[in-house]
Amino acid sequence: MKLKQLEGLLGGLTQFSDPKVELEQYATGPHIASRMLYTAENSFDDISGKVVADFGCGCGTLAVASALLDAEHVTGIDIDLQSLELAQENATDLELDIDLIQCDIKNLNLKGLLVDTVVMNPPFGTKRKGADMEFLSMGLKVAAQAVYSLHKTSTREYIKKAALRNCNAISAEVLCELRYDLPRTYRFHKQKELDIAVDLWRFVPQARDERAS
Ligand SMILES: C[S@@+](CC[C@H](N)C(=O)[O-])C[C@H]1O[C@@H](n2cnc3c(N)ncnc32)[C@H](O)[C@@H]1O
Repeated sequence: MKLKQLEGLLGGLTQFSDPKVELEQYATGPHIASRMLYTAENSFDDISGKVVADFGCGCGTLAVASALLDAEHVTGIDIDLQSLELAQENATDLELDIDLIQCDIKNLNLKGLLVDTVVMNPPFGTKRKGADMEFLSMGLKVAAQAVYSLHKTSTREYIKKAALRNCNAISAEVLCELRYDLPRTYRFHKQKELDIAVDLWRFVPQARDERAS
């Protein structure tokens, strides 16, 4: 599938109608989501034929994009039931089959969870400090092959050190810097749109048999 076609299909998805500020529910826009998944597939072969999990799937944008790029199996995980219902609607509208699990990411049961690639746009940790690292650390425990994640560019050095030192990543690479157009979803955003610089990261986890149990 061509990049523009992927972006067009993601542009038709329904987004959060009543986002929950405490869960940092900002939809991943079609521009960023399409580039993220297209790069994972075309530069690294990490999507087609792979088992993919979308952490904090929200409306399901990254999960849907993975299914459109022929992932073998896709699971979306979110703590919020309404988001999962929305993700299900979006997948059904495109006749895609994805599994959805309601779970707090920090309580994810690792036993029997065999995933090649984790994709995510985690909470940036603005509302609950450390939420971004909780997602990243769990992603690196679950994925066999790679973790793709978006983090604020302002946190680049911190993310790199934490991924390599505390989360056992064997590599942490910024693939590109993107602009995240955050619509004025919440009342505390005074500007009409907030344009935030975010990094698209690719992390490589330790081999499964070398991880501490
Ligand atoms: C920035 S949004 C991701 C948006 C999503 N990629 C999309 O396009 O709709 C972060 C998501 O993480 C979810 N979330 C926040 N805290 C969570 C937690 N502890 N466990 C699981 N999901 C969580 C939120 O409900 C929200 O859907």
